[in-house]
Amino acid sequence: MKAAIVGGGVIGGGWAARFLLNGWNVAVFDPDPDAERKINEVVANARRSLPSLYDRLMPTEGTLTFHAEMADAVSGADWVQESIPERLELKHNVLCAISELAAADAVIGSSTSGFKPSELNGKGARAIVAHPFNPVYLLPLVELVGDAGVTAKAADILKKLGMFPLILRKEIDAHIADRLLEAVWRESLWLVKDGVATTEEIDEAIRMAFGIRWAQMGLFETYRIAGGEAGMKHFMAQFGPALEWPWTKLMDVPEFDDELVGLIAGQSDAQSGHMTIRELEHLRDDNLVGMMRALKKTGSGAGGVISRHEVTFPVHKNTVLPVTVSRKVPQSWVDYNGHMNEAHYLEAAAAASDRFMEMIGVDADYVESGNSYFTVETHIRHLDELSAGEPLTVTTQVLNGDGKKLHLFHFLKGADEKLAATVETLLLHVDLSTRRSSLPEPVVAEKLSEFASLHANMPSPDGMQRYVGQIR
Ligand SMILES: NC(=O)C1=CN([C@@H]2O[C@H](COP(=O)(O)OP(=O)(O)OC[C@H]3O[C@@H](n4cnc5c(N)ncnc54)[C@H](O)[C@@H]3O)[C@@H](O)[C@H]2O)C=CC1
Ligand SMILES: C[N+](C)(C)CC(=O)CC(=O)[O-]
Repeated sequence: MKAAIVGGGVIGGGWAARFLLNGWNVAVFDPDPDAERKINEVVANARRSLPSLYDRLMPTEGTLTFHAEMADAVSGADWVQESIPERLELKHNVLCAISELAAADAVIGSSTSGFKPSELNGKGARAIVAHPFNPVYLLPLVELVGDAGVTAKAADILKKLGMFPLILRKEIDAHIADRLLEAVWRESLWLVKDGVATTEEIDEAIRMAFGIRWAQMGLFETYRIAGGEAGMKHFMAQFGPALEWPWTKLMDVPEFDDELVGLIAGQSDAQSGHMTIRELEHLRDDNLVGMMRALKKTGSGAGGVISRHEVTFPVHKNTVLPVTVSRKVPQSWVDYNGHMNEAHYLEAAAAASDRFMEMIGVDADYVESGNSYFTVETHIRHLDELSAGEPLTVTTQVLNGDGKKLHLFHFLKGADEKLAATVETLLLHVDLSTRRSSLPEPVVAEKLSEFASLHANMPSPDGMQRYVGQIR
């Protein structure tokens, strides 16, 4: 699949990275001579963060090319994304040109933050709004507005890129999310202008409270809980009247004069000027990955999108030893020594045991039926370092699958087949109602014995049954 990116600034670069890391070929057109450098920086950011959301290896990256002519970039593209500056006349010219150059069945998306499709297409273009959020390579939301057939097609494609398409019921200036953001932005400008709060105090008010809350439940579900056991009706009765009081100046826009711009920019420098934009981006991305991975555990919000996306990744071809983990080492696994921390060797091995259990039929239904395996002993040999972003593959050999026993040997390998660790582990089958060991159900025992007999002819792995401190 091919995507064409027309306009490769902050947002176009983010789109390029999102497509590229999901296996699409990406062709960029941007007349700025510095565009290639800027996009490569955004792609580098994406490479250090996006794969960390997943416990499986993402598809192989596509190729990234830069073109001096828009026609070359757009030719043969399945999706053309316009991300040029937010000026209607400029958008008209560029979207009309794209509409002439693009294949008839290509999706033409505009990243516009505020214009409606009827405005964008006023001069004969055929674009839909596909409004993303910064950083596009990490945040899933894309607001889709326009022709029902094209937005439905676009939504299917976006889901395959790990994004969350939200199709608007009707067009409106600034779609949904930017209307909400603008309300907060406008009120914040007033608070600074009137000397009520600094930029830093406003940011604290957001990130210490409702910013965290909104990421997992949004506005309405959060307020439902705030109504206590009586729920939303009680909440509305208690806080509805406050809307009549002059709490906010919502419709009143402060004049954007030099004084206000200087005040805000000065306070922002004082707040964050000690860090470069790249450092701030890295901090933002690491925090977003951490929060999104937490949401993944409960399937809430953006976390559910990641899990649904991950199951579509190509499965590693199994050789005699099944591949039980295939992923990249995330930034968050690296410690003060600049390599993967010892705890995560166990985490990777535990994930491998879980995957192997699934392979022999110990899946969610089996556990629900009251059976599982418990780990009773583990021995790890740390043999080599692993660094952030390095591919990590685990293969698993069955040493013994008789009766209640599941005796496994995991090989953890980094780039170029480097053996980074071996993990020998013994699990026992357990009846979850008695919490005591028990024999597995016949269907599991049978699948396990297939692996065990296949692996029985293999040599015992080097390091098997080693004890701590043994002379090599
Ligand atoms: N920055 C943000 O937070 C967000 C911006 N957007 C929207 O994305 C669009 C782009 O915004 P940014 O990336 O922030 O702007 P930007 O200023 O970072 O990038 C715009 C790029 O377009 C290029 N460009 C200008 N004229 C062009 C032309 N005729 N053909 C091809 N490229 C051209 C420029 O060289 C520049 O690299 C806007 O419509 C904006 O509303 C959407 C979501 C968030
Ligand atoms: C400020 N903005 C209107 C360009 C913001 C957006 O459109 C979305 C975002 O990423 O905040």
